[in-house]
Parts: sequence; C-alpha cells; structure tokens
Amino acid sequence: MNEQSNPRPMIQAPSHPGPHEGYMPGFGNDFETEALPGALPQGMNSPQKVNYGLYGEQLSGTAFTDVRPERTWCYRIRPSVKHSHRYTKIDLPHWKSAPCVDPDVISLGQYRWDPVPHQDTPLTWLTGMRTMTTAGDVNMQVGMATHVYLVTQSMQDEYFFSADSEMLVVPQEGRLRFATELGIIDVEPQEIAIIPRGLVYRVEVLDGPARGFVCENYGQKFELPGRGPIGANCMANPRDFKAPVAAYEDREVPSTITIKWCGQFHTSKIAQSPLDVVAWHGNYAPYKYDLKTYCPVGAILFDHPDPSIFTVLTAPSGQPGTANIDFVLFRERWMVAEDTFRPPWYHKNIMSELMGNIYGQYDAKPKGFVPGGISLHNMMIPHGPDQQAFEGASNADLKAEKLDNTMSFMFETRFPQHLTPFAATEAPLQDDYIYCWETLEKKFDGTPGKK
Ligand SMILES: O=C(O)Cc1cc(O)ccc1O
Ligand SMILES: [Fe+2]
Repeated sequence: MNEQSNPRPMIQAPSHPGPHEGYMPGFGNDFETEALPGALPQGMNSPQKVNYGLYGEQLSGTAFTDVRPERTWCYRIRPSVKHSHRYTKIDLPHWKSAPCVDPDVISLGQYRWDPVPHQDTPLTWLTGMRTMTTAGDVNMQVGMATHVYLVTQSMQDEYFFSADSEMLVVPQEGRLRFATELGIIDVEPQEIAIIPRGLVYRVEVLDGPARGFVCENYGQKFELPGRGPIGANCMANPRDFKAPVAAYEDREVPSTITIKWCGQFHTSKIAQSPLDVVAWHGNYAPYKYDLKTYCPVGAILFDHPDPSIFTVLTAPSGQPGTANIDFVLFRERWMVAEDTFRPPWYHKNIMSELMGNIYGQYDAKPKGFVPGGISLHNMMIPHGPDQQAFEGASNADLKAEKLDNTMSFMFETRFPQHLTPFAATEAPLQDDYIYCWETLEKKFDGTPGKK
C-alpha cells in the first residue's frame, strides 16, 4: 500500500521552513516558531489580546515548580477546552496499561517473538496498538508499557492524546506522519519520534503497511544520558534532535478526540481540527531523531563494556543511575577488542530487557531474532549468546571486524515486565526459544588450558 488516497487536510506551514526543512535542531531547547508572521507575542506570554485573534494557552509537562520546568506556550485558534468535553468511555482491548498482571500468564522466563503479522482488517494508530508488556503502575506515573503497532490506515478527523505517557516510537516498516498541535513529524525506520504527554496528534500512513515498536513512558520524560568521562561529544548529540516548526489547520469538520487517561480511553466529539496552534514557544515539544547519527563509543583494546554505553535516551526514576527506562541502540560498529569474547556476555540483570530488531542480525543471536521480532529477558532471568554465537565468537580470528547490517534496540526498565495475554497467546511466540542454549557444551574437564 502506498500513499493513502484519502484527501489530506490542508496544513498551513510557514513559507520559509529554514535549513532543516520544517524542523528546528536541538534537545530540550527553548524553541520559538510561528506559522504566520507576528503570531507569537514577543517579550511576554499573555498580552491582553493576541495577534490574529488567537488564544494563549500553556501546556505544562512538569509541575510548575519542577527544578527544570518544561512547558510550551501555544497561540491557537480556539483553546483546548473547546476541543474536549463530554467524554464517552470506549474500549481499545489490545492497548493495556500497568498494572496488567494476569494470573494465568507467566512472565518469568526468556521469551522471543517473530514479527507480529499485519492483519486483514484496516488498523489505525489507535486500533492497531498491541501491548506486549507492562511494568510499574500508570496511576503512580511509574514504569512503562511496550507495544507493537500495526498501522494501515490514517486517522481521519480523529485525534488522540495520552495523559498517561510520553510515547517513544521506533518504526520498523513503513513511514508515518505525526500531525501534532506543535507541527508535523515524519518518521521512517532508523528514525525515532517522541510525542510528549498531553500533546494532541493524528497519525497518517505515508507508506504502509507500517509496523514498529512503542515504549510508553509513564514516568519522568526521556532525557540525554550524562556522558561522564566520555565528555561533551559522541553518543547522541543534542543538535541531531529535531522539533517541528509550527503548522496549523483551520478546519471545521465533525471530528473526535480520544484521550488515554489512567489506562482508560474516552472520546469526545468536536466540531473542528484541534491542530490549530499557529505559533508556539517553549521547551515541551515532540521531536524526532535519526538513529544513524548516533555515534557509538566502545572497547578499543579488550573486554565488552556494559550496554549502557549505547544509551540514546534515559528516563529517570528518581533513584540516580537507575532508570525508569533506558533506550539503548545496538547499531553498526567496529569490533576490535583483542583476546576478548566480543558478543554480550552471559548475565542476569535486576533491570528487565525488552529488545526489538529494526533490521539485520544481532550478534548474540545470529538466527531467530529477526527484523520486527522481539525478545524479553526479564528481571534476574539468565540469558546471553546462543550456542552458535558462542562457538563462533570463541573461535573467531580476532581481526578488526565491522559489525554491519545490524540495528537492534533495548527498552530496559528497573521494573519487571509482565506479558499481556496478547503477548502470551496471540502474538507469534517462539516456543522453542530456550533451546538455543540447550546445546551449549560442557568444556570443563578438570585440566588447565583454554578449550
Ligand atoms: O542481552 C542482551 O543481548 C543485551 C545486552 C547487550 C550487551 O552488549 C550487554 C548486555 C546486555 O544485556
Ligand atoms: Fe541482556
């Protein structure tokens, strides 16, 4: 399926989008952008009357008094309150929130899934969301959920926001457009998009079918990890994050807005597009990031460092150094370590690791962990390279080698992840996954020397 044939609403974008073609570079910057000249008040937030007859409205992503408040001032055709009232509860049975602990579902173990297949029925961003795991508690603003999305149909006159969460979107197949209150973000595989809590948007399919992974972050927002002794450069560089320029719709058509709130979904009828922000300024905005700009730093003499060196974004939990969620990227890189077992070591971890394959082959699992596939190694559950990876890496000629054709990621959380009934019974679980370690041989025979 290619470009959707449904007529796309007119979006008025500024005539001079600038050198970044509709995006502004920087992580967490205080941006300002206007789609019409003079729409943004200067030197103040709340003039008695705003230019063009716009309404001023603040969107606060943190407490007003946070140590680093995040908020954005929007100048819009109508205030949001006109966009959402009289809510009706609806059911999106595949989109689950924590706590979602089914006594009949066992989450303890090593799990792996083939790609969740597309379905015959058309699915939108809302109906196509399939929750795989949940962790923590949405009501406490702690933890996360992981989802696979299967999207073939654009949302039409249909809008959404999540009061529960920030959404980290990792496309694996197809291209999506996030038309948001603050502007437009297009994403494709090897890019990610982050949609902040409370921001209204519509998802369109630019090239389908679209499949990917979502980490729904109930807690504190994602931020760049401290680089420590690495210094001021490498890993994810702030300038490679892009926030959209203002773009608005002035469209009066019967529409719906769906809200995710404490794990429930409600809709409200509205008479116009809520994407009517003509100008905005602030540091609370959606953004995209090209994973190909991630500069990996690794071992240049011996040993295999902890995967935290590959952290792209981290969502703090309140306990320093222990993330609610780390988003970690395993991309192409050179392997040069001498006298070293180069793939991941065998390990058990208090953190729970859900991995997805964006493309290619993952070094610890040469077979079975395929693009679109997912694995879960839960809290303190042992895992590591399969037998084939172990034998290969233990006997390899350790010349400098480019690990090519590889891009996988990990959503790692301090909380145990619980499988949903969908993940346990409907999704293509590989029943034989654990046998990939079965053939690991005993090599010990009591005599010294390397075997
Ligand atoms: O389990 C995995 O494959 C992820 C992972 C990779 C790595 O290089 C070190 C530790 C780790 O958990
Ligand atoms: Fe691991």
